[in-house]
Amino acid sequence: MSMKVIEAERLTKTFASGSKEVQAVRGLDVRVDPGELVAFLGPNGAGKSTSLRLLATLLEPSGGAAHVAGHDIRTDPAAVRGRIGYVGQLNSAGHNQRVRDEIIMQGRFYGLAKDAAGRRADSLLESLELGGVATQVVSSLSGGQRRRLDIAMGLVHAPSLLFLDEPSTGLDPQSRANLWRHIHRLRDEYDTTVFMTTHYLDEADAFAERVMVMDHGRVIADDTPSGLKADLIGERVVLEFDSHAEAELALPHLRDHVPAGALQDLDRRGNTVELPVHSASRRLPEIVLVLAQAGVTAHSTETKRPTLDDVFFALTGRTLREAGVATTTEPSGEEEAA
Ligand SMILES: Nc1ncnc2c1ncn2[C@@H]1O[C@H](COP(=O)(O)OP(=O)(O)OP(=O)(O)O)[C@@H](O)[C@H]1O
Repeated sequence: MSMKVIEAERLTKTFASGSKEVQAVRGLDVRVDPGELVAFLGPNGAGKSTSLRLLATLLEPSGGAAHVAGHDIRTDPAAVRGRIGYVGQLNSAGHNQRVRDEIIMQGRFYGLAKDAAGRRADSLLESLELGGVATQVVSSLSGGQRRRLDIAMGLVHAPSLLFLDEPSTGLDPQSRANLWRHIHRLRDEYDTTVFMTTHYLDEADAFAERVMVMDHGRVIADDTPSGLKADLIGERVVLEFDSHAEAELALPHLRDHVPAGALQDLDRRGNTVELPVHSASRRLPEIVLVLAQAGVTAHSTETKRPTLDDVFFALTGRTLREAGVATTTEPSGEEEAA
């Protein structure tokens, strides 16, 4: 077994909030291999940022243990910090500095010699396609460029692990896709492990290789997006009939076409029957044929692939949209200095 970049066991964090206690993280178990690209997905207040800050040693855990980048977050936080990059929700660069100077200054802060800091800045500017704005002042950058600069700042000391807290919040869909492209590229180029939070379903679905879904301080699922969807929902064939009676007539003929155990899942709403089946589009013609042979006709057929929203619903009984996800574009939560 290879060495893990992150290995956390039953990590907890409880905040005192007035007379109440908020259990922000309730027993986090995570293992991440070198080079993995992991997205933490969940609604506002799920505990994503707090988890990230615990792992980045910006907050002290209330319980549990973790090794990050080979060091104990409790006993050796300074060693952890030297080996990780952390980009929070708020921009950290100074507004009146020039972009390249800002990265170099950050490099100097991490103890790089002037030449080395300059070389590192140039390499990051190129990787993140910021070369064209290297001499501009930070305040003149677009939102997407600004996020990329933040990421450059987080990578200046060549950390083996980069934490990004909602890097794409507030960006338009195209800039978000572009940012992800850069994140993938950085991982491939520098072999950096990337652990990030997001509350955008669609982007976690499209770009993350591993998604950990968090809700109420707990990880409730952990897999690839397609693995989550296949395990929890699977594909569906949807058949629509002219009447409820017709749908009832079809049911006995359909039972052989759903996986064993899914029988009770045969989902019927009014005139519509939904069948959980593997490879839905491949199975559809056969299902239509069976019905035709039995003299029942579906007037429309459709295959449905699940979304991560379906996954969240299957896990929690709430849609992520109901939980306040995916539609918000403004940064959420106040960043406190920890
Ligand atoms: N410093 C703090 N003091 C008290 N409560 C806090 C503090 N930081 C976070 N919390 C609470 O802990 C819970 C988890 O917050 P956290 O910021 O980790 O969630 P999140 O999943 O990152 O949400 P968001 O998407 O809004 O950033 C929330 O109920 C929040 O109000």
